[in-house]
Amino acid sequence: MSAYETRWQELAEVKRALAARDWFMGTSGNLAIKVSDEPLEFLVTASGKDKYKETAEDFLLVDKNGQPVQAGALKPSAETLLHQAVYSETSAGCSLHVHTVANNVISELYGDEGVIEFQGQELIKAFGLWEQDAKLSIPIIPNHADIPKLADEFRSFVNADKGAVLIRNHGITVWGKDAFEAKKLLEASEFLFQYRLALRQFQS
Ligand SMILES: CSCCC(=O)C(=O)COP(=O)(O)O
Ligand SMILES: [Zn+2]
Repeated sequence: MSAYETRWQELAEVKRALAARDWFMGTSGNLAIKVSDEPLEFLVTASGKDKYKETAEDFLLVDKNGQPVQAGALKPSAETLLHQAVYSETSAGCSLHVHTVANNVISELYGDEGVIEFQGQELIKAFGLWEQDAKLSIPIIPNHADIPKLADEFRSFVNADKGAVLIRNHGITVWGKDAFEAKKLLEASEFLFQYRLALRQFQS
């Protein structure tokens, strides 16, 4: 199997798992996976599709600028530039973006602070934070309708081979070395968001 086919199947598998979690409401969300480094090419979800459905047109190959490698009817995700930022700034192999109620509410509650932090929670180990007093900080950036502007702001937080950034009242983008790691970080983030929201309800 070619790298293209292997990566396609990996991304399709992640998409299926996230769909089972109901994380693609209203056609939201987009996913990407790197296929080659030289030249830089990655598969990204086609824009505006119902991501709960599985079709042969779910993904298309784009280049280092996020432009389709082959002319065709499919349009790359409107947010391809965020995935492009991940692959141009890091060695990550997969990046995932979803909108959930939990990540949107958290982004609004902590948006003025520009960050949400987690400490003393087992699941921060998913981010490689194993020390007793380790703290996970997830930046929160403003949402911009102008995608190049959003991608520029996002890019300034993309400085490691794995990570997560919340976009206020929009969603989360995570990235990791491969599909397995990116999905793990996404699930861990959503667990932590749901936990914080549940805890705040008891505290108020
Ligand atoms: C209807 S969701 C608005 C666009 C968005 O934020 C998103 O994640 C999906 O856009 P895409 O072009 O990737 O389908
Ligand atoms: Zn989005």
